[in-house]
Amino acid sequence: MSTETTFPSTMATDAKGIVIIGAGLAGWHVIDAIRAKDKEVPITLITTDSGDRYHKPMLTMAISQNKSASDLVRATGTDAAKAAQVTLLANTQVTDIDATTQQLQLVSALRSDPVYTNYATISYDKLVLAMGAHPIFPKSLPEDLVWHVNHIERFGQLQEKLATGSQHVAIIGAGMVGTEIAEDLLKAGHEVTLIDLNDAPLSQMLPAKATARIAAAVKSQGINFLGGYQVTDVIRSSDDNEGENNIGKLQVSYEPFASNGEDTDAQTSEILLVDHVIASTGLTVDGKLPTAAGVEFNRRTGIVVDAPTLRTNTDNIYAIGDCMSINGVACRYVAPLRAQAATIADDILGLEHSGYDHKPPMIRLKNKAISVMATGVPQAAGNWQVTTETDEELIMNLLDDNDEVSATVTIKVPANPNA
Ligand SMILES: Cc1cc2nc3c(=O)[nH]c(=O)nc-3n(C[C@H](O)[C@H](O)[C@H](O)COP(=O)(O)OP(=O)(O)OC[C@H]3O[C@@H](n4cnc5c(N)ncnc54)[C@H](O)[C@@H]3O)c2cc1C
Repeated sequence: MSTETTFPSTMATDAKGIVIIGAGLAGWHVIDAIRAKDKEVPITLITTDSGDRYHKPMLTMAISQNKSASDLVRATGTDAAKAAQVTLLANTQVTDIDATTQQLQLVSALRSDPVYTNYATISYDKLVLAMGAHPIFPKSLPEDLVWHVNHIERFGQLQEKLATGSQHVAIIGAGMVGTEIAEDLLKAGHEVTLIDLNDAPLSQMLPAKATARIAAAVKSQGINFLGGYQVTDVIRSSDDNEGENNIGKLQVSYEPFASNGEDTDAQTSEILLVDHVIASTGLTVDGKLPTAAGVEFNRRTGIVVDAPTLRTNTDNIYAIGDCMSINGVACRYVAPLRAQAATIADDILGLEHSGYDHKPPMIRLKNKAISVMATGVPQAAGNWQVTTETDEELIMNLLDDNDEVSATVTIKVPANPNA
């Protein structure tokens, strides 16, 4: 067993055994599950990052707790690999999968690496795709000016900038991550503007009656929520018309969003000057690797797997975590990972198992200003019925065509929102 922390300098490695692409929660869960049953089988973990183990949901809670990226690391990639007896190829990117020869092509993920342009190959007996999903940056949000909070390294750079004192941050997209990070930054003493196309946060998931309560709670906390607006442009302000103090700030242009797709009146466009912009505008899965391997892939939801085995349609290739979709739905939550990983481990090791039984996890917003909990598969549109409605609590059920409950949302105003 060897633990390498950089791209392999030899042109070919012939590790074989089980190869896992991706060292997020999904990849590490698979390693834990395999090692719980088999201490010997060779495992190679390939990842574009350092492989450090951390709990990603903490990224929307850490800034107010004054935690840096390194505080969040539970074990470095090297230490975790040693403990699990895994060969770690960190800072290494898989660029191609040949499913016929069962070989992967690798390059260094570090541009400064002298072997950056070299390729290496590695063979696998069983391959697990745990490559996650990456943030979507609409054209109006240039990647070089805009942050995301989908990875600890990028989060660490943002956290360092924000640690220098109170700043104004615009967050684009009020889904779960955007709404959570907004509260976290507010609690850390920053001025926060949260902008969304819809009138209220979480509008793609919950009915208007429920989201109106979330919008009210967010605003009453002091977050400047701009609902019903689209950001059309973000540029670095260099023009001293903006005033000397504002040079270097980011200029966010936004205008009312016409959900019917009609052009909005340019006169109504407004500008916000902020120190940072965070994009929280959704995730997408890169189809290049699965497509190269002949793995069935859905551009909207990710890699398609067979529900009880988590096998893809290509021999000896499995998928787990944010990159995979099950029963036609992407499932980008932590809770199901342990059971998914256990099934993959048993299937790979040839052990008897009853198969993965997918149950949508409970969804819980981590905000303190309002408690939002959903079960089932909530979606904005549909036949939502109120079962409880008081000032403190709202409970609604989503009924399917047979009047069966397919989702429930419970919203409560906590007694002490600042606890
Ligand atoms: C801010 C935030 C808060 C969240 N909060 C919650 C929560 O409260 N509850 C909850 O259930 N879920 C939450 N989630 C979702 C949850 O964290 C994710 O579902 C989970 O972490 C996904 O893990 P993953 O391993 O599938 O993907 P990732 O963590 O994205 O890992 C993918 C890995 O693949 C590697 N990789 C990608 N492509 C390649 C390649 N070509 N070659 C080599 N390596 C590659 C990457 O370097 C990375 O190591 C949150 C997510 C975010 C972003």
